[in-house]
Amino acid sequence: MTAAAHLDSLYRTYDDIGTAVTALDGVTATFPAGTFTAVMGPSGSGKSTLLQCAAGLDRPTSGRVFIDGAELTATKDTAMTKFRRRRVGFVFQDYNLLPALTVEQNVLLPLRLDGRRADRARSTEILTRLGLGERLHDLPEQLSGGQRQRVAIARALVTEPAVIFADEPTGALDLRSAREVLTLLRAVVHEHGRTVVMVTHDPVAAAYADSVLFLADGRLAGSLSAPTAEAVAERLAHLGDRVGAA
Ligand SMILES: Nc1ncnc2c1ncn2[C@@H]1O[C@H](COP(=O)(O)OP(=O)(O)OP(=O)(O)O)[C@@H](O)[C@H]1O
Repeated sequence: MTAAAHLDSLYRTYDDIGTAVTALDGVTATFPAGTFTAVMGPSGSGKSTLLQCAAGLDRPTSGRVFIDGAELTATKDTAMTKFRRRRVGFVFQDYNLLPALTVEQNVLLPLRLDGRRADRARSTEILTRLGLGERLHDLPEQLSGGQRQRVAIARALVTEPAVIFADEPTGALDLRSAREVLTLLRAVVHEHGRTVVMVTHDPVAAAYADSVLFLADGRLAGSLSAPTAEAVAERLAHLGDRVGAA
């Protein structure tokens, strides 16, 4: 079976301030279709860089990214944007909704940007499924944080992407809203067959995933299947020891 996303030897260095920083140091990973993976690691371990490179929002210095079997990194910049719009969804910590657009218009935006028909029946169906069927014509400022993040998830789902990348999607939410959003992401995977890769700092959030990938100093530092919050926290503590000792 084709992986939803495959990362092959990703390196990303930043040298824009004179001293080179290696954010990713040879990461190879596969995200099978229909799975929910959390990515964890100490601050500065490369989690956001990994997600940005995998999603085509940033280019790795070397290495290749495959989405649904097609090589994202082989495309030029304009083609990469198009590729990303069609095959990748992204959910940000701060929602990134356009404040002047209604809930429905925000969700339809990826289709419009891609020159596709604004399928209102489809966006209504997704928003209803996500509990926002009554809020189609509201502006983002009329919604709670949890509701805004659900709109962002609806927007990520509307193009039926091969994979949805989420960077700290519950980082700005209270506990109850965070739980709702995590339950929703899990349902998106287990009931609707999508693939989600989520960066989080929170072991409780990571425990909603099927497995956890750990990063330390830009490298893979193990994984955990069927994670519990306790097991994740314990593993993270040991990663901290190792990084601290290095
Ligand atoms: N634009 C940039 N220019 C220079 N260095 C950068 C840039 N972006 C990230 N870095 C560096 O790359 C490394 C990895 O950063 P990244 O943001 O991917 O880590 P992270 O694990 O997501 O951290 P956090 O948990 O704090 O968000 C860090 O050392 C960071 O300082």
